[in-house]
Amino acid sequence: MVTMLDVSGVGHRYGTGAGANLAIDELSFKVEAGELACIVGPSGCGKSTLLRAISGLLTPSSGEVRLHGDLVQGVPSDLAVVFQDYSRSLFPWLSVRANVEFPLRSRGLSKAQRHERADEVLEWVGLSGAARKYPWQLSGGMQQRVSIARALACRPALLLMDEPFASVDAQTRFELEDLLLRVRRQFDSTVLLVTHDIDESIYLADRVFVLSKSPASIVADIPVDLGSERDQITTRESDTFVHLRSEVARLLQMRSPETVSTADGRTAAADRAAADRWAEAERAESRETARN
Ligand SMILES: Nc1ncnc2c1ncn2[C@@H]1O[C@H](COP(=O)(O)OP(=O)(O)OP(=O)(O)O)[C@@H](O)[C@H]1O
Repeated sequence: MVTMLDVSGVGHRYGTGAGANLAIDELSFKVEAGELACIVGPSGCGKSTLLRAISGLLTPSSGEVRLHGDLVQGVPSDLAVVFQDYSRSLFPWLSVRANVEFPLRSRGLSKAQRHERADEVLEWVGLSGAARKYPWQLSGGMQQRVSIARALACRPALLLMDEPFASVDAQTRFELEDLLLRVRRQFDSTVLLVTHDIDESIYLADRVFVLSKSPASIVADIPVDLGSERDQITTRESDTFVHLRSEVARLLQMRSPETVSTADGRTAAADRAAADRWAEAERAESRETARN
């Protein structure tokens, strides 16, 4: 197997001195070529910080990121990102075709080659008939298909996806998940996708990385043994899927007792200590009662 993405000891601290905020801590993981890996983690745990470090938009305070062995220093030309907010990532004044062809201009492809690439990916995402339309004439799900087509047109070494299906309705979400599974096979893509949705992570992934709460670290690297042919109904009903869903949910709920705050500001550890003291007092009282 060939390692496509190697994240090694990556940590990032925003600010300095007393006000510094450690967002991610010593994160290490690898994504092999052709793999689809998902990252799930609690809200605010540092997922965006990690994606910014991987895409070269941010230099991490420690550690390094390598893409096909090359140190990431600045945004790699063979990396593509699909964001949640499709309405802000597509150019409204360009047609669907022009949006898809846009990043190919800086990659030195001729007009004919750009046209051919756009035709191919638009067909794969089921939008051949919409090439002349503008993004604002399309539904949200169709706009996100354009974003995926644009990313794939560049034949990226790594496709990063940041909550790509979070802004569409449930039915469209299922359709886009299946579309992603089809196109990643067609293009043999390496994909790293961040999601809040446990079921989505298992349905899509070959591996799921579970992150701890902030500062994010990897708490589990879970292989997903569901085969390559997946179906929204039978796969989600399978014993393997149900078992993996429970496992990921349990890992996400795990908390460090010293740091988790309760609603009234105390910590879980303080609660547990109070409960222990109360239980000990109960036992002492019952011993005393038994003695008398
Ligand atoms: N530019 C910044 N300056 C200072 N602190 C930041 C900055 N960006 C993020 N943080 C802090 O880093 C931590 C992680 O934030 P980040 O946005 O990476 O998390 P996230 O998991 O992507 O969040 P969400 O689930 O809400 O999208 C948070 O405590 C956040 O306040």
